[in-house]
Amino acid sequence: MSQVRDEAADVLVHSLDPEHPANHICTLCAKFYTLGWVTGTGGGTSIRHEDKIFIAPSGVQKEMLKPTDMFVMDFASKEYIRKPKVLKPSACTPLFLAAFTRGAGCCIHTHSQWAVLITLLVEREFGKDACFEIEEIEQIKGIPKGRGKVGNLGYFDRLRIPIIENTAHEEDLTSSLEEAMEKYPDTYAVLVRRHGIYVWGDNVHKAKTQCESIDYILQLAVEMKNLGLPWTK
Ligand SMILES: CSCCC(=O)C(=O)COP(=O)(O)O
Ligand SMILES: [Zn+2]
Repeated sequence: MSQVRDEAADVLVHSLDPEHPANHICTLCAKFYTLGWVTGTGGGTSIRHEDKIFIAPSGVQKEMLKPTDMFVMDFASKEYIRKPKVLKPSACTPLFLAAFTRGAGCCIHTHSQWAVLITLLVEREFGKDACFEIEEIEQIKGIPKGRGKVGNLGYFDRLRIPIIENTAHEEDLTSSLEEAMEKYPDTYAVLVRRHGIYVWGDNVHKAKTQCESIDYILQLAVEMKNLGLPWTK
């Protein structure tokens, strides 16, 4: 009986469409690996498609994922409707759910070294309570103004990304991530000190391009600091 249920659940991850979430997570994570975002099993990506959440397993090489590795959760009940045997769902799941609860269609978690370095630079320069702030950089125009607002930030707008403290276990970041989301309702990203960053977007395309824009800005900001150049006027 349970085997019949397992086979029925497999339909949820079998598709020839490259943009089906089970396929898309695999190709995205393989790309993100080449950027140093999800190496050594760290980081990951989750997609909400209609009433379902697609989640990769925990502790596996994210660049080697297969569609049949995916967990599928019913968003309303938060119950798993597909659970691959032996594997555990990503420890990032409650953090991804926090983004989906706020309307995101995709959430990306990276261990980018630029994100980690920025959290250390901000702490050294401005203290533990400060967020990362930067302005007058063209790529800021790749980030939306905020949830429910029309359009993206402009060249003269200031991009602010809150920073939360790391915890021993990924799932224990959830309450501080949610607090940061409440305190900065316009943000589409939260940095995690000495760990990485969570970036989300209304859909997969927006989450990916926003994450690319932010990583570009974080790398640039580290290089600016090395050259003694200020992030804000
Ligand atoms: C070396 S990775 C440590 C765990 C972590 O920070 C992470 O993002 C991976 O989570 P997952 O459970 O998806 O493997
Ligand atoms: Zn992580």
